[in-house]
Amino acid sequence: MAQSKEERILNFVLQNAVRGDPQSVVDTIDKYCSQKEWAMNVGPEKGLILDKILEETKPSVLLELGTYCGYSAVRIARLLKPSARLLTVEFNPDFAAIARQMIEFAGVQDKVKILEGPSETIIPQLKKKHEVDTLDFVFLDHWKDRYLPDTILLLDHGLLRKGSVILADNVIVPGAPEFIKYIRNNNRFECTNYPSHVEYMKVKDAMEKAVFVG
Ligand SMILES: CNc1ncnc2c1ncn2[C@@H]1O[C@H](/C=C/CNC(=O)c2cc(-c3ccc(F)cc3)cc(O)c2O)[C@@H](O)[C@H]1O
Ligand SMILES: [Mg+2]
Repeated sequence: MAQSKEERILNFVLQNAVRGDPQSVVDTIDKYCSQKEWAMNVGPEKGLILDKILEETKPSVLLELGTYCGYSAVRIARLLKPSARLLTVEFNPDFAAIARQMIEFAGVQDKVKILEGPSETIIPQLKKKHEVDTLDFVFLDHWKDRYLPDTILLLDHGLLRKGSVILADNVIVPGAPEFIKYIRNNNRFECTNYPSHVEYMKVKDAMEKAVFVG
């Protein structure tokens, strides 16, 4: 069976990165995806914005929607304090399997738990099944038309508290217009836009940070 692009990315990491070194895994994925095959990782430029916001927020309980190959899960986990936990949601079993191996190779498996399934099913289970009280940080990077419905789900299930940070990738390309319209017009969120570029390309993109005011 021919290899998928995601399998090729994972194999390149297994053969070229340093086991147990998350920075080398991040750098190796970026090297492959900028030189050989483009892939929808948040990438190095938007990744630095993500890093900075994580360092400002110092979150303990984090949720990511859209694990894909695990690039941002490894990138996030490498900055977390030992007691912090990242739950990352992925409904494609092939991608989840790739991400699991990526996360284990990077040595961050103690901080990251992959929840396999659709976000719309998993979000309502977070409190009872995954022992979440409220979320300190949410990274939205899954289907762009699901950013808004899933944000509303987070609100409806009492998963946000005063100061919870939602960071959304791709608010220009591919774009999440309904999410942006809602979040910028909702006085319970304080929004900041971070202009950048699509990963590994010169095309303009941006991330949006929305802090819940409670
Ligand atoms: C809806 N509920 C869901 N629950 C769980 N996992 C879900 C999911 N939706 C999608 N997913 C998963 O998230 C991932 C989807 C990500 C979608 N991302 C994009 O489309 C994307 C696309 C681009 C992009 C940019 C420029 C361009 F020309 C073409 C594409 C750049 C990005 O940074 C992107 O994030 C997959 O792994 C998918 O299986
Ligand atoms: Mg993205």
